[in-house]
Amino acid sequence: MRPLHRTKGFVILIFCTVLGLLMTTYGPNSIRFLEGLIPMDVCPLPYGRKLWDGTDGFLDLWARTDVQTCTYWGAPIIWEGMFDPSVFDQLHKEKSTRVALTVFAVGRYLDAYLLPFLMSAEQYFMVGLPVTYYVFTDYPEKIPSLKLGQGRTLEVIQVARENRWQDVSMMRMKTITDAIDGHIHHQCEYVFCFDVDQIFTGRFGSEALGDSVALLHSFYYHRPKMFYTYDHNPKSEAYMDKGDFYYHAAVFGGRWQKVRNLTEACYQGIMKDKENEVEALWHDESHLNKYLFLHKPTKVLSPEYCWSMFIGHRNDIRVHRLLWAQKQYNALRN
Ligand SMILES: CC(=O)N[C@H]1[C@@H](OP(=O)(O)OP(=O)(O)OC[C@H]2O[C@@H](n3ccc(=O)[nH]c3=O)[C@H](O)[C@@H]2O)O[C@H](CO)[C@H](O)[C@@H]1O
Ligand SMILES: [Mn+2]
Repeated sequence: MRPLHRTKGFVILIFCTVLGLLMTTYGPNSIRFLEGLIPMDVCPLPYGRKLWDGTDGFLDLWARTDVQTCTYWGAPIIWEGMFDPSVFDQLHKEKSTRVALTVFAVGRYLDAYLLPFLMSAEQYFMVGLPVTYYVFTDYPEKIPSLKLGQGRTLEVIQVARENRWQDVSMMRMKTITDAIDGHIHHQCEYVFCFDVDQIFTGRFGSEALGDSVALLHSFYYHRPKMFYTYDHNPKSEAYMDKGDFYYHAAVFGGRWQKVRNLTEACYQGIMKDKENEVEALWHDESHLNKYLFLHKPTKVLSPEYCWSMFIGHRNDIRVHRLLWAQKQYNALRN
């Protein structure tokens, strides 16, 4: 019998050759198409089993058999078809759940992205629940005025403008920690933290609430783990040689206590890296991935919750809830 590692090597060789040929003929789209054919792992719970947690007990993990609906540690992965929106909304209304949303619009990102982000959040984000937007900016006077729905408020908090865009992105971890300590913990049970360069296009509702919530990065959910872009520099605090998923830093959330633990730990890691004169490959996202490997999220959102149209059509993405906006790095970044 052929040894297993030789068979595996042979399969990888064939796979790489086919990829190479397709790449040279059709370009990167062919990779994304092929990647979509790689099956995800399978939820290891016995068929028909429900989750024990109160509200998540209403999820139907078996409504979707084409994708992974729970992690090996028993956290649900939320996909369209697994939940009845009205059940979750009702449960959270009964509990008087309040949600904070944090978003940063610093420098040129304000004019480019903030208004469509907020207007679309009004239409789709946690509709029916009290929501407080915390908008962090270096230019409070420029925050557009917006008529908000009932029970929804907006607070503007001034932040210093960092010189490098990498620092704007990374220092969010510190600012969010401070905002939770100063404001959010009095006002909300849950907090969700968003990049501003995106737009809501479908329900992003109470089914997404959980103790510690992470998002599967749309580019990686079918990709073999060996291609995940974790930080591979042992000198960085974000270093990891293996992980569970590749999570996207554009959306994370949970109960404020859990989010505070995450943002504080990521900030400490970032500062330690600065002392050691290293920077993680994908900045705050690398530290977030490290933290979420060590402290497993209790709920995972499918890439429906932050999709990139750049990837093209995928059968398993049945709804677009939040879409990446057009990137304009050259025009917007420092
Ligand atoms: C696909 C991709 O490339 N993803 C990486 C990239 O995300 P992104 O390219 O999505 O990062 P980004 O440019 O959106 O920056 C993150 C967020 O910081 C805020 N912001 C940033 C800069 C600025 O001048 N003003 C401002 O307000 C804003 O809310 C923005 O959405 O970079 C991030 C931060 O390093 C992470 O590493 C991501 O993995
Ligand atoms: Mn972004």
